[in-house]
Amino acid sequence: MASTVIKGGTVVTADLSYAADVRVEGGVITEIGQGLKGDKVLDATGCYVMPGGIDPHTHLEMPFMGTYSSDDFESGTRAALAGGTTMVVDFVLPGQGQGLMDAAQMWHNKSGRANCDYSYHMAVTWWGEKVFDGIADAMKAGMTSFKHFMAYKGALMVNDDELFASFRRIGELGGLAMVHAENGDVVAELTAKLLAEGNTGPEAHAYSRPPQVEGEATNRAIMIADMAGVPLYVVHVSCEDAHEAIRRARQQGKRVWGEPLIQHLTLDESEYFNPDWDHAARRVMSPPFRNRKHQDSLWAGLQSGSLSVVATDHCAFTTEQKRFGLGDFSKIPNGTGGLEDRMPMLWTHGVGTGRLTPNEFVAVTSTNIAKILNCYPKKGAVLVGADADLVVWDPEKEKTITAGAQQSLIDYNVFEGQKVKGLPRFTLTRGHVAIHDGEVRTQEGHGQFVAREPRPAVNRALSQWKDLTAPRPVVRSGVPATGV
Ligand SMILES: NC(=O)NCCC(=O)O
Ligand SMILES: [Zn+2]
Ligand SMILES: [Zn+2]
Repeated sequence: MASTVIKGGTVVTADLSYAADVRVEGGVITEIGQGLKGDKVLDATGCYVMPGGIDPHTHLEMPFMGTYSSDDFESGTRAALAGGTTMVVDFVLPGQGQGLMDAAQMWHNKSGRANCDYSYHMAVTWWGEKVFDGIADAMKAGMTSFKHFMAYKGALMVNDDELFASFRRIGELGGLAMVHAENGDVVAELTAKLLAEGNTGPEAHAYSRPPQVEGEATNRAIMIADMAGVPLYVVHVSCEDAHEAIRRARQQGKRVWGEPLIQHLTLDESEYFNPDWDHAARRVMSPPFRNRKHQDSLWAGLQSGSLSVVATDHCAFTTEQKRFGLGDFSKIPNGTGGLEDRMPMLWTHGVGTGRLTPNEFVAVTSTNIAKILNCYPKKGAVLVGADADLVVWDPEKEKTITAGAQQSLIDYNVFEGQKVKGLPRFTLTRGHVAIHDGEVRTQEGHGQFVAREPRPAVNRALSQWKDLTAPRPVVRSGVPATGV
């Protein structure tokens, strides 16, 4: 079997940095050490050899707001690899009344073109016996994390009773509950009021989703998860109000994780005040970009460990699609891109400023989520036996981000003009060198589905504690223990 040796670099993992060569054979890492030899050599001099990034939040070819997101599994995973990301986790979205496994089959039909490995979260978009049963089927089929939308009223949103029922079921089966935390009822009221008052531009999207709607929903989801005895992952945490709820929950010993996006860390609400309608609409996403105070809170969360993962929520719409909302901001398809830019932007603004160490960078872009989603150390690790999903990271390599040079199929980039320092020299997906010193050598269909096992340890610990602290009747003398 032909071998490749990554030579002369510094291996950087979530907890260690050390000089070593890495040998790859048959798609996995077979040796780490000094002076290794192989059939092919990749020169990593001056570079860091890190686990490839894992983006746990993408929407590729997703049906949403009357259209489909424009990057599919081919272009999306090509963009991912170009930026050093070697695995994406997409969301299966069942329609109203649709079974979970039917929806999963629709996603499998699309994902065969992927250039890198991928996994799925399942969304719970309605509630009934079919979904109750479907959760067990999804778990058996390797989808062990379940997202609930607390926003998008009248479309994807589920109510508290549905949330509680679903959370209990997921907890029982060893799954992970996830939430898009915004109070959808309040957003709907604010949206109607703003439109009635003539606030129709993209800036009103931000007015309709203030930090309070996110803080309230995050607190609510945390409390419901606690009562249901299920671990909780909060996606796209954008503000201090939500971060504060997660921080407090973690301090109290609750199993809660928070995921900020690279967009919220590096772009702010001033984008919505741009006089160019297209510029502002292209940046419409939920939750919206916030101010500097909230950004500082997110960075502090990554530094202190109260926030665990940086994702993109890559959901890319063209300018033409965004224009569905001319005259009514509530019709602008929600979503922005970022798959190619997450790693370079986080390195530049995190490691390049001293806010993150290289090891912390690896933790929040790869290892933490691999552990949370129970695919570590197959993914997220530089260890013998792990998949050779690796990025050889050149901290000196620079570029200016521009839509003209990106892999994504859309016609703009929300990071347009940003200078980044720190880029992949090579990106390997299960041993295949997909990015070779700026040259794209992706193989359509190379990507494989990563089935994940339930996470028994955390869920067992939670249910053990629940049993121990469950309500029990007080036994009183002279009063019958059973009801009449
Ligand atoms: N975030 C966003 O605006 N669009 C994608 C769907 C979602 O995650 O809410
Ligand atoms: Zn969301
Ligand atoms: Zn999303």
